[in-house]
Amino acid sequence: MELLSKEIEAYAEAHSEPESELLRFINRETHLKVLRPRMLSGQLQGRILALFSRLIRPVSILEIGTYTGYSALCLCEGLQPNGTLLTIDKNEELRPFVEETFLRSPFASQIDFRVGKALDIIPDLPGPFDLVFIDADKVNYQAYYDLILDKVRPGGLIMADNVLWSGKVVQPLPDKYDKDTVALLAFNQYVQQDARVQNLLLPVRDGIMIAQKI
Ligand SMILES: C[S@@+](CC[C@H](N)C(=O)[O-])C[C@H]1O[C@@H](n2cnc3c(N)ncnc32)[C@H](O)[C@@H]1O
Repeated sequence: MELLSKEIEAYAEAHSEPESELLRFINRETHLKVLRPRMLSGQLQGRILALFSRLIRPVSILEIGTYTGYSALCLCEGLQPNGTLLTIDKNEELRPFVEETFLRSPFASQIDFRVGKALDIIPDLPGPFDLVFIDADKVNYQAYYDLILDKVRPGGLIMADNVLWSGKVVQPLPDKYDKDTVALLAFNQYVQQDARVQNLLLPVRDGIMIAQKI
């Protein structure tokens, strides 16, 4: 299911802040050289992440799911001068590209890039976090949320990507067991019923769940 027509998306992109040269480079290189380039946030979502970050002015950001570093650099745009972004990805093969592009960015000294499984790394992170972006394996979204909520400061945000899953969350489940859709349905329901947060499901791109800790 297409959530936004190509024409509207192009119009919205044409009337939003353009990508920086480095973000355009990451976008292009990812599409040319990396598997599954659709995973990259892209211009519109990148601008949303940057805008939220600039509004919050975070000291500490956690990202789960670095991929080629696009969303990480967008999130960095709002960091305080003494702030840091810690970003985690399990894909060792992406490390050289990601490290090189982070070095080319103005935020190189503020980024802590860890390669490994998020469930192994998060329990040892002290927090507190002002902003968390969940964008890794869908089956673990709820586990990530539960692990980090106590480490998010009151008023801090958790943003989770792909919660509409190309519209599959409103379609009949296929006969074949679809663990990602099932996990996202459960996650959305879980956040919706969680009295510890105030939440908004933003139907932009593939859907972003935004939960603000009370
Ligand atoms: C959708 S991509 C992230 C896209 C990126 N945030 C962006 O917008 O440009 C998901 C990433 O999560 C990573 N990932 C999947 N499962 C993971 C896990 N258990 N721990 C850490 N990273 C994981 C994948 O290797 C992949 O690079």
